[in-house]
Amino acid sequence: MSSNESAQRYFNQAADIMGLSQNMRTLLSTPLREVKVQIALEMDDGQIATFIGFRIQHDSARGPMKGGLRYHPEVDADEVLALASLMTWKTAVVNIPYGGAKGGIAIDPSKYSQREIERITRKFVDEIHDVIGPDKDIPAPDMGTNSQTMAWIMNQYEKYHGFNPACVTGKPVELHGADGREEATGRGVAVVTQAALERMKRSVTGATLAIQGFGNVGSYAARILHEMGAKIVAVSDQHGGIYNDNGIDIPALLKHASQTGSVKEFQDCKNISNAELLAANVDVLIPAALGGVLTKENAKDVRAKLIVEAANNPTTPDADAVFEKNNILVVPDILANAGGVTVSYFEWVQNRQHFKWELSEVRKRLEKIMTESFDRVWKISGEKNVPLRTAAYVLGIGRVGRATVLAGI
Ligand SMILES: NC(=O)C1=CN([C@@H]2O[C@H](COP(=O)(O)OP(=O)(O)OC[C@H]3O[C@@H](n4cnc5c(N)ncnc54)[C@H](OP(=O)(O)O)[C@@H]3O)[C@@H](O)[C@H]2O)C=CC1
Ligand SMILES: O=C(O)CCC(=O)C(=O)O
Repeated sequence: MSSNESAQRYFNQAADIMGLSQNMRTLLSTPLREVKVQIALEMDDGQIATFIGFRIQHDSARGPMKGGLRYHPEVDADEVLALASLMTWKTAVVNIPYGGAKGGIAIDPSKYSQREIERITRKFVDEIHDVIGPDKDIPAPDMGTNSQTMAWIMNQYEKYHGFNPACVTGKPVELHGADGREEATGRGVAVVTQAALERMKRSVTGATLAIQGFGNVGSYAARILHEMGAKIVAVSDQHGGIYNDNGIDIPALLKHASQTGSVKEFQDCKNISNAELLAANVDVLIPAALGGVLTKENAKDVRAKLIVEAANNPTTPDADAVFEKNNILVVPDILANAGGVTVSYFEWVQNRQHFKWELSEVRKRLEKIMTESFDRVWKISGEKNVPLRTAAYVLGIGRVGRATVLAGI
């Protein structure tokens, strides 16, 4: 099943509960615009290289479209469309005034120099600058991109349109970025992990965790949950994972990963595979890397009682059905990782007001939105007797559907 078929299946599960008409389903799931561009340029060695870039704008009923930009070899139109639709429901679940979009370039950034990545990024902006902008569609970081990428996007966009830092979020703090955006997705994941454990009558203190992915989201989730008293026993990146029954020293691991480029070969830990990490004997499993990692084949091996989807689309519908049958609670991506886009919204607001918020203000507002959104989804799940994922889609689709009908077409 493709990424988009999987996202569509989840959409339909909620649409069935809501009794949504076929016409409305078609309207809400058809993207507004799909842009696919050629990015051709001369590389450092003088050779010509050609890449394909995508920006898919899914829905704008609730405001300008919003979503990250992914640099990864597996990026294709199907995956970007799935991720764009998730953004539509995600911004609605946390009730921020945006629609949904996503973009990406099919590239392995680790194989290119910084100068090359910069030129590729600028060339991509040359191709899409007329369809993005602070009132149209606002990119942000995702896998393989970071605040430096966003700085290049802003600078290139401004060459066409003049000063406009709100055209992109996740920028460096020194260049119109918001304090707290870099940690935001991981912090939001930590907040909902704590909330879900509380509902399970468990405390985050002493709870055992396995985290797949130690990039922006995984490493901040690990750091913040470690500070909250959780015991992180397993962590991985694309090279493999590490395990320590007594809990991993996360501050020391952050240093080790930044020095060596990987979590592997860390003190007092045994090396494990990513497959072993997903099946680790822990209370909480946090996938924070690629999509589609929890499948029909490995779902039965998952021993965690709670899965918090920090990654987008990590669970296939077949795996989701196994988790429901096995009473494993799943906090879905469109709720669990919404902290990133929430603080992107705060950055956009600050840029437009030319007024900077304190970090404490950002964190307080983020925590409030994540907690209230979790409570709301939990309530719908109880009232309708459906899993949290379906409840989150019911909330998101309901808000987008009402905005669409009120505005008219
Ligand atoms: N950044 C954000 O604000 C948001 C991100 N997300 C989602 O979170 C997830 C992670 O994004 P982000 O942290 O930004 O990305 P990063 O690029 O910062 O980090 C990705 C991490 O995943 C690891 N990884 C890559 N491939 C594999 C693999 N095959 N098996 C195990 N680990 C792998 C990478 O390993 P290595 O370091 O070795 O390359 C790295 O540790 C994505 O699904 C993204 O869509 C969701 C909401 C917002
Ligand atoms: O911060 C943003 O605007 C979007 C982040 C993102 O791509 C996501 O939530 O998946």
